[in-house]
Amino acid sequence: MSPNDGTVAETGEFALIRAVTEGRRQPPGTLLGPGDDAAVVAAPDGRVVATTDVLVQGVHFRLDWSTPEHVGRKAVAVNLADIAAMGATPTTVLVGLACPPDTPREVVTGLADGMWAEAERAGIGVSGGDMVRADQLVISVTALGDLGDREPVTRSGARPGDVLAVNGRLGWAAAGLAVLGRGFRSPVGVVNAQRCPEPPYEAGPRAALAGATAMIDVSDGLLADLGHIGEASGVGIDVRTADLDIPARLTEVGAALGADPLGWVLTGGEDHALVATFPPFTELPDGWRTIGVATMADSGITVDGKPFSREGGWTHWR
Ligand SMILES: Nc1ncnc2c1ncn2[C@@H]1O[C@H](COP(=O)(O)OP(=O)(O)OP(=O)(O)O)[C@@H](O)[C@H]1O
Ligand SMILES: Cc1ncc(C[n+]2csc(CCOP(=O)(O)O)c2C)c(N)n1
Ligand SMILES: [Mg+2]
Ligand SMILES: [Mg+2]
Ligand SMILES: [Mg+2]
Repeated sequence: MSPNDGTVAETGEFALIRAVTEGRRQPPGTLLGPGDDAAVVAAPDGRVVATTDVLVQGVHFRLDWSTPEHVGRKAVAVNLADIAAMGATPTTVLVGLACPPDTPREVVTGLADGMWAEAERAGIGVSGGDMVRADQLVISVTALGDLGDREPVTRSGARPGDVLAVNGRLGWAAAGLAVLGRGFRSPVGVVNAQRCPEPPYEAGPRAALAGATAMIDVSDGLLADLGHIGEASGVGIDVRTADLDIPARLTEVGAALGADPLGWVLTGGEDHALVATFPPFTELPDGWRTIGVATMADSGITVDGKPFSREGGWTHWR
């Protein structure tokens, strides 16, 4: 089969990204990327961190599950989490919006209200965008950020023996997805976590200052996203379940739905927690919890020393 044969579903999301990125020259002025949570590009008077994520109605959100304000907040939050995962602080966002002609105008103004609310939580605003007609609602946000005098924390700097730590929630959005998917609207804690994440933006730059060797935000699932650090860094990573305290709320929701809350914590996406590796004996900054260790490359991503037998997280076109 030539590289262009088959469909995107047959290729898979990450092989498809490789197919469009590998073997090309690094663009002029690009200092880092593609391949990480965000690119770093040169500006005449410094560096800019830049990232884009797209949200599609029916794939990333449903307007019978979430208000337009929730969706607007989520669209900005998922991008600001990528800025934080580089150790950067956000400077602004730009918004591409595609919608069908019969979209109520309140949907669009509600999206904008949500985007502004989330941007303002991070001390920034929306400085531009674009609007076009489409068959379904599609939201593309580009976020820019600043590193100050810090170096970016990439996916590739983890070393065997580094401590693995997390800051933010794991499994909440996945529990909320399970609840909404079965037609329920409560408990509101997990449902709201699915409607809109609350990434710990400030934890990214703090981790960078504390010497984090690699970092990523958990968009697809903890194990899947650790796979990107493992691959980029050439290390294995072992997650210790004894260190993952499962919140009582997730245990309750799991019991009610007949689902395993540990599965949500290990493979659930969309909470946009930050996970990072730190050199051994680092004093972790506030809010960071140790959950595992980086190991030798050939051990891969393991849970309590054993390979995980299921999918580690979400991939598109599965
Ligand atoms: N169409 C594309 N062209 C060039 N680079 C791309 C393309 N799509 C993705 N990438 C790059 O591939 C890398 C991985 O992208 P991916 O979207 O998985 O990361 P992410 O945004 O951190 O995760 P998520 O989208 O799950 O939140 C990023 O550096 C991204 O810029
Ligand atoms: C209606 C609806 N169905 C399913 C999901 C679950 N979901 C969609 S995208 C994604 C991973 C992150 O996306 P990306 O990789 O594009 O950042 C997950 C877990 C949802 N949020 N809404
Ligand atoms: Mg990311
Ligand atoms: Mg992305
Ligand atoms: Mg993804």
